[in-house]
Amino acid sequence: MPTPFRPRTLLVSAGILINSSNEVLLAQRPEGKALAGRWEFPGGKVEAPESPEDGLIRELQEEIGVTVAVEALEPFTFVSENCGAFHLLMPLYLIRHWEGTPVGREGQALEWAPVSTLGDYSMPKPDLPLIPKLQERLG
Ligand SMILES: Nc1nc2c([nH]c(=O)n2[C@H]2C[C@H](O)[C@@H](COP(=O)(O)OP(=O)(O)OP(=O)(O)O)O2)c(=O)[nH]1
Ligand SMILES: [Mg+2]
Repeated sequence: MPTPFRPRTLLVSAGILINSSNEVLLAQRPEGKALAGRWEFPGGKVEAPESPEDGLIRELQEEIGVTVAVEALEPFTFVSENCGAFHLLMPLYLIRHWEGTPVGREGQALEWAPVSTLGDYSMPKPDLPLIPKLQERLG
């Protein structure tokens, strides 16, 4: 019997920034990256020996130019999904406090979206279960 292919687990932390109008920040994945054009929550791969929180704080600074304190990261939920080449493990954090104004530092478009409109955005498949969860939490 051939051994079934077991992809490695990829740890990706993502942040759900929430503004005072209860909208969440979406970023459009830039051309040239996997899933280009899809709308996602900013974040990225955690690099050893970072904690998931340290990795997210670094990614938010790099991708959207905001400074977030570790105390401002509220664990929300996680995604665990086989994506073929890797198994995605993605903790997501709610963030209501940060310093700076989000800008797409890698050329990506950013949009503040009321949670009632999240279904209108083309998101990566692993993100789809997050939509009703966010609507329940913030709607
Ligand atoms: N940041 C983020 N990644 C997501 C989401 N949903 C989802 O399937 N992913 C996947 C897409 C990618 O395969 C992986 C994250 O990779 P990435 O390209 O953002 O990683 P990174 O920021 O470290 O970028 P790079 O240095 O590899 O260019 O997780 C999401 O909502 N946010
Ligand atoms: Mg990223």
